[in-house]
Amino acid sequence: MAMDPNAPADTSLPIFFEIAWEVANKVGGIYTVVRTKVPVTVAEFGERYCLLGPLSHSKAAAEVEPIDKPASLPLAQTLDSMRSQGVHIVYGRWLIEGAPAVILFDLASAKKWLGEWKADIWRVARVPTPDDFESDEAVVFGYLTAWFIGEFHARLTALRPPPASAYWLTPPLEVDPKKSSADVETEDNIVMAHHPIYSRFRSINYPDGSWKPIIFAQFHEWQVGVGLILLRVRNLDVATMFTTHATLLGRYLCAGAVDFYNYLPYVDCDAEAGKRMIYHRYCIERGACHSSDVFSTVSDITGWESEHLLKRKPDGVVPNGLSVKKFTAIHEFQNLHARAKEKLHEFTRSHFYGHFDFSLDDTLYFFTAGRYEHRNKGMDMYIEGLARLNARLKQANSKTTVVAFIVTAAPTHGYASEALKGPATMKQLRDTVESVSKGIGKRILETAARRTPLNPDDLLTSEDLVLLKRRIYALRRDNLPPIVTHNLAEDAKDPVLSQLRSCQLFNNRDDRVKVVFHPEFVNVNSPILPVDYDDFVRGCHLGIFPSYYEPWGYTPAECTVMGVPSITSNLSGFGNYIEEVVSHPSDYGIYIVDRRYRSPEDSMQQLTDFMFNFCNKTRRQRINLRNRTERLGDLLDWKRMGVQYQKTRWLAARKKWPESVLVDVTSASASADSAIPLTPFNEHGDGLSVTGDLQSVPGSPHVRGQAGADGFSEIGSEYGGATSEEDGKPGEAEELEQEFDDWEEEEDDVPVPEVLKGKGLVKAGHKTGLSVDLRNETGRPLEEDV
Ligand SMILES: O=c1ccn([C@@H]2O[C@H](COP(=O)(O)OP(=O)(O)O[C@H]3O[C@H](CO)[C@@H](O)[C@H](O)[C@H]3O)[C@@H](O)[C@H]2O)c(=O)[nH]1
Repeated sequence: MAMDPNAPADTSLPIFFEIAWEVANKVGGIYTVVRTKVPVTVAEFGERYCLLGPLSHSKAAAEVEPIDKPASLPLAQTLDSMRSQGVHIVYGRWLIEGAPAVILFDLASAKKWLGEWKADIWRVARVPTPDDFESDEAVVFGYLTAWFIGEFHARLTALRPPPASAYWLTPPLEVDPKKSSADVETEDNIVMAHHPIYSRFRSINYPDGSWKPIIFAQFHEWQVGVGLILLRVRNLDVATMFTTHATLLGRYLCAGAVDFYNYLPYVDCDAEAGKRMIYHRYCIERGACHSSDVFSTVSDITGWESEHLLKRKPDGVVPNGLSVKKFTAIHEFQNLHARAKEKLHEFTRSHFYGHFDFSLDDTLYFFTAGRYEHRNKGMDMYIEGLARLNARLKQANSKTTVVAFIVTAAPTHGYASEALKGPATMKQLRDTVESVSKGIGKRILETAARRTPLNPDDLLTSEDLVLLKRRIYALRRDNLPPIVTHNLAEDAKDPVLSQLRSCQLFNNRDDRVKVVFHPEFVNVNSPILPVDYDDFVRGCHLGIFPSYYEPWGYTPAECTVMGVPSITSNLSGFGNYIEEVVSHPSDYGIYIVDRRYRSPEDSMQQLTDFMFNFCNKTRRQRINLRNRTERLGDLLDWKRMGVQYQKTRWLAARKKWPESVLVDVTSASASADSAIPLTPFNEHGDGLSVTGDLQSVPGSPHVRGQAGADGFSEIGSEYGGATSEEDGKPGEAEELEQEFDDWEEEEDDVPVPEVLKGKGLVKAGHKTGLSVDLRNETGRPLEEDV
């Protein structure tokens, strides 16, 4: 891109607005999608990219650097115009990798129009909006979004011809003017393996001097759907994409005791939404889905669900990627694991004080984490599995101790005082030991300097001994180490706590599985568990996510890129993806519980076997496994996955402005790097179909019943009550050698998966045919075809 602001703009270049509730506003997985996708999107669009979201004052203050004046005139005029009407807007740079522009609307400042807008959305789209805080916010945000995009579009097209700077939604960073932004990105090594074909369009100009900009608007999830509906009813010339990351009804039906996958084809959507008091939200979701030029979901399984619940077959699947960090030093991630694990050891010493009679060398850390959906996220299965594992480890007289975390976000009244005592007691002990050690050091130095023989008995003074004894007495406790770290707002009704109680997972001395329920996302400022989420995951040995409802499931994917083995289920988009592309996922540390074709009891047994077998692995085997897990990280890199988002844009342009699409890619081929073996977008702009074999995705005849929390609890009490001989003695310490001394020497007999070699790309027998064949059959770069 030319960096001269007054040069005429290249109007064949597209502008891209991405709209999501979680822009600079972390709530759950969509934040991870938009945030981690930024580098590849910036690599593609440069300054022509901007994200829109609602303003969260506290979060934006930490994540966004405000910019006074936009470089783009139409953008500046639009913001001024909206501000002049009293709308408070933060425009700035999101301080993450890629540093894109964000526009955050303060919804409170526009609430004055709520009544008017609610009436309007009923009039133009028949969307009812009863009193509901969430949908009210969605309406306000939607109207602001449509206002902004509409006005920007009008002001931009009024410029004839537009200068280059009109396209600069993000003010260009200071760069060498002789270099193009593409060069700079190359230098920074953030260019994705996308093929430029999906970013290339033809300018649309008319003889009278008027022209059309190519503007894309990508909307994520129902909360931002009103804006999309409005763009459609106002007939705005913007190509729109709607991506659902979970359907409203899907979440609600699964969270209740509905046999979702067998029931799905027969759901009476309006009635079910009405019963759950979400009919109005459902209307927004369905309206946005049908108003978009291109509709996509994050996995085949959610595509199948959308077809039944939203009544539109997605045009394709946009699986979630991650920003994969490559370490220059081989096995660096293993060092990070060792360091992060030390922080978890620190927690264990203090949390289990008074009962800390197990060896940290023989301690394994398991965890589950995510949105608090007990059944959907498979927390019910996890807890039941822990109870069974506990019984099996006791029976086997195992010296392994498992510390199992449950990390989620539930309403609380702060930290539990019992949980705060641990760190305080350990701090006192540490301070005392440090001061006694200093004294001992001083005495050794003095004695040695005098050249008198050292008598070990003289090193500890009687005062030291008294002080130490006091600290050791303080470590006594009459109660058990707490199973929950916070005071839950609804302690008696809390589903996780109730299940832990019914499974009798109480952190008894003889329990080989200890549990820690942390009902707040982990953060480095916590007085109890001061680690950030990445470090927490890295420090653990196994992530466990046997979800019942999971459109994608970032948590096991994040484990994979960090080289941490995990358990997922074949009812999750991620689990299906891995099953589809990797021949033996368990060889690579991804264990997939079969919740589709097995009975709940069989799935439960399978999960317990996975955990028990993992506990029986030697340290060496675990190191090997982590190496193999980390190798799969490339499969999840946005540099591969981002291609699917490019396809959505290309397809949307083809539908919206067929005259702008520069090339026909049907017969084209592209670099092997860009191929990803997932459900593709149909290359025809019409009659779009998901070409994946959706019939085989959770087919109703195959899903045998459902795994209800109640069933698990019953079985839990049977196992939870079992006792066996105490095995609390610290196991024989393994060699004290540092783990990272080992791993370079390890020989690994498991090959690099074909899919990562850039050759086979898809597992043998892979059923999803790519209708847009991105594989490089001829070896000829696509540009030559163009
Ligand atoms: O202490 C914690 C615990 C979790 N997380 C993050 O929370 C996110 C949770 O992700 P996920 O479980 O995938 O999110 P949901 O909010 O349930 O998101 C929906 O949207 C996601 C994105 O498409 C899909 O992966 C999910 O299946 C779908 O349910 C992950 O990125 C975690 O890193 C933290 O940052 N800190």
